[in-house]
Amino acid sequence: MTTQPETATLPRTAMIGVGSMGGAILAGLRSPDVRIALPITVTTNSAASAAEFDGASDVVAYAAETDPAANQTAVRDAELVMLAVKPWMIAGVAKEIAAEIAPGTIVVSVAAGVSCEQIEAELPGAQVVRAMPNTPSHLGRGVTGVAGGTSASAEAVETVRQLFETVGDVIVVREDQINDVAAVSGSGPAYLFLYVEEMTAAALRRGFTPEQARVLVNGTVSGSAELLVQSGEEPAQLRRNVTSPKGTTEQAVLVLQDANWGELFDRALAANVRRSEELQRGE
Ligand SMILES: NC(=O)C1=CN([C@@H]2O[C@H](COP(=O)(O)OP(=O)(O)OC[C@H]3O[C@@H](n4cnc5c(N)ncnc54)[C@H](O)[C@@H]3O)[C@@H](O)[C@H]2O)C=CC1
Ligand SMILES: O=C(O)[C@@H]1CCC=N1
Repeated sequence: MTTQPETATLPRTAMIGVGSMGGAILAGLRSPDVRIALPITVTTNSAASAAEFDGASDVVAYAAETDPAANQTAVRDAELVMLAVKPWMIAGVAKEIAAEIAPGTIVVSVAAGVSCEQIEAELPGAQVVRAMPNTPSHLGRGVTGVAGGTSASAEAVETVRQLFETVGDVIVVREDQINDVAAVSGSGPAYLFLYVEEMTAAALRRGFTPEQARVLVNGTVSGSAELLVQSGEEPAQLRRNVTSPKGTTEQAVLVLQDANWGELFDRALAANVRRSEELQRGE
């Protein structure tokens, strides 16, 4: 997690939707290291998830299913509003809150496949920014791409960058790169977890118990990721360090490379981007 510069205090923030992604970001914003104007106001759909914040001194939660004005109430007087509902709900939520959004309010959407222009059409006067985070944000180890729409000032983009720095690393990109950020890092944790699932299944097939397979596979993935971070070495070098000439790894790597991972990853990322484009067309 990156700590903010001494002077920066994040503005009064409202979050519409605190599920997998919004919840991860909220966890970062609630860290004691983060200076943010309080309270953070949030909405969830269900009263039960809003009730999880009962008694919190830093968060006030409203439930959309029991309070039809929940989203309007949450964004009232907020200087920054984060939209973290499903992509197909963004336009409806934007419409719903439009009357409460003062000119200049920063509205940041984390939704895949919803353009700044589409949100700006519902919220004239807002400064619209897109962000594409990922779920390791929950641990302060996220990666986020941030892109401002034409309505957003450089200061607004910088504020959003600082906000996402509370939950990990941030790169500022052009909006036309956001779908690619989603394909690489937004969805990226899922690809890695798929690897873990498949490797665990293969270990079970080789006779290990589920507990043994969990220790072997989870430990290998987390230890290797930490080695990548802490050693500062290139992944190819780290791979070579394991791959003794004429040894065992070499044989497995040859089999894996035979599956043409370059082409496979190109196809996977292209499918991801294609889905963002479909979402943008409302499909
Ligand atoms: N899950 C992920 O890894 C990532 C998700 N995103 C984006 O984040 C957005 C949210 O996705 P998830 O968090 O995965 O979904 P989710 O289903 O876990 O969370 C959605 C949240 O919206 C709330 N909600 C539903 N209807 C509402 C309403 N009418 N008013 C207020 N809140 C309402 C739900 O209670 C829940 O808190 C999506 O647009 C997705 O594209 C972006 C990057 C990564
Ligand atoms: O699967 C999705 O649509 C979202 C966007 C990036 C990660 N999860």
